[in-house]
Amino acid sequence: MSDLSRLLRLTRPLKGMLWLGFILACLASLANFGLLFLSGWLLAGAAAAGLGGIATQNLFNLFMPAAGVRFFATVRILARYAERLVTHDAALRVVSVLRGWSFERLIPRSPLLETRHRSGDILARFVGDTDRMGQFPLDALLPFGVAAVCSTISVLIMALFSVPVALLMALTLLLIGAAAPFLAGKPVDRIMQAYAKAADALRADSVETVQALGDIAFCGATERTLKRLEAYQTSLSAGQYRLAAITHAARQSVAFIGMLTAAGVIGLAANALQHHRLSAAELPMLALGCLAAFEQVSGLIPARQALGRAMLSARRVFALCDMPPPVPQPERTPPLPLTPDLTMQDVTLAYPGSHVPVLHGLSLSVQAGERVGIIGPSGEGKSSLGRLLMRLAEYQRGSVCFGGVDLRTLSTQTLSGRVGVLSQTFHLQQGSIRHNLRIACPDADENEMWAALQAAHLDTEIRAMTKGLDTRVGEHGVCLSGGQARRLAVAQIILRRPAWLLLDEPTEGLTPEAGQALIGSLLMALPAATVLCITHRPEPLTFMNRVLRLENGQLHPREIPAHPTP
Ligand SMILES: Nc1ncnc2c1ncn2[C@@H]1O[C@H](COP(=O)(O)OP(=O)(O)OP(=O)(O)O)[C@@H](O)[C@H]1O
Repeated sequence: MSDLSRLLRLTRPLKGMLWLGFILACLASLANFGLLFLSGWLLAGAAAAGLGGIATQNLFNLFMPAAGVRFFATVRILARYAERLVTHDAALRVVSVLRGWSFERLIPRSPLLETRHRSGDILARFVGDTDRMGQFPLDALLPFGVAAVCSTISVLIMALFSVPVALLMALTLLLIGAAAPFLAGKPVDRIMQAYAKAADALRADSVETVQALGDIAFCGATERTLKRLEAYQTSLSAGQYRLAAITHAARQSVAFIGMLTAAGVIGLAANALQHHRLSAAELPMLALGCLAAFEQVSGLIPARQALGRAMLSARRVFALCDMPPPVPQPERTPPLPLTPDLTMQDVTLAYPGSHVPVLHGLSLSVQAGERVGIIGPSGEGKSSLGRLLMRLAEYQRGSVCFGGVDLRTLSTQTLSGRVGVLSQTFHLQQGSIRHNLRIACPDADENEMWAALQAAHLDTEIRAMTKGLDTRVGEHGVCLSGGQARRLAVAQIILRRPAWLLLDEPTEGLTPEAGQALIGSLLMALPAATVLCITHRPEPLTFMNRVLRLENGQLHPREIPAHPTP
């Protein structure tokens, strides 16, 4: 299926609104034609009355065109206003459909996005490209449809008065409507591709520069970085200049052809007037009608460019969304028990492109309510085990059952409903503490939020902040201390009350005391949770019922000193 038909299919849910917008746009355009057409009649009548006085007044019917001009002027305003309301609303809805659609596809592909694409590039595709794709029915399709329908009707109306005039107009409208946009479109497509590439690089570099501003300054690389960004900007400006030059030249050529045609129409109409095939009022009608008909096709060059931009964006977004996911995600998943257990038998996991398996014949059984710790040297595959369980890495051999259900029949989304994950790379979003808690639990009320914060031992510190729950935290919690940010992540989990906890180096970066307190508060708040804790630090292990050691891709029991569990 071509990108265009795929994009059209995605806009199908908004078909009704888009058709309504199209009908209103046609109505506004035809009203504009009627307005100018009758204005010619009115002007001719008024001029004749002014020149000839009372005697000539009766030759022209001034009432009809005056009423018609008012009518069409009113229809034009109302139709244009309604069309803008409907089409802009439709465009926003199309953008949101496209973002939802692409977001759903990007989630299972997230491990690939992280390794193959720069975050600024993904951001550009997800925001800018989906925006351009959403605007495509309004900016690209609508002008072509309106031009085809309205200019045909306009030419037919002109033919009622003069066939030669209508033929001349049909010819030039075809030339301008069909040929010009495509002639002007091709070079623009090429420039646009190069422009998009440079814009991607600039965006990705800018995002990375802002994220690593401090490090760049410490390395003394500020000037080099600025020079690189400036070079991108220069190449973008050159592209913009070329685009503007081509667009301007094409639009002026169309306007010039339009004026020549209007002159031709006046010539033909004057000839018909001399031979009494037209009345004096009809000549300006045809001339102004010709100009109105050209207005209907004047938007085709920008529309063709919008089409090129939308197709380029669609190609880029579809390329991301069509990457085969590292782990296939089933659309329908069987129901899971409320407190699932886990059985892994003889499991082997190797990453794509690697012949050496990370996990090799690994077996593990975790009963509901158990707390199991997993330790092992760095790079041994502990985090890979967590990724495997969340369906972010695929195993090639063996069987894994979660709650008695084959793990391969479960999606990451279904699993995240049962499993709360706390890792060293936890994510907090730009926004308030309230916003971050609502991401975890959209229905949580204020009392529940404070209870979760209290359980995470964070409530006193947040109450001491002047804005309380509305205190803004940056991405990754940059406005909080490391420990506070981690405790906010714990409060998010507590709000969700998952049956399982997957902890991947949960105390990394904290002091032993802070780490111990963090795990203690989490397990105190969720005492019945089944826990799988991956760590190389001793503090979390004191809360585990048993500890296993991951070595050579397999798990081995390990003795731990007995400690009281909360
Ligand atoms: N997405 C990936 N693609 C290919 N190889 C990977 C990927 N993720 C991890 N690996 C490789 O798998 C091996 C195990 O990595 P993993 O992150 O599971 O180790 P770990 O035991 O958690 O290490 P650490 O304790 O240092 O976090 C490493 O050799 C790593 O290079």
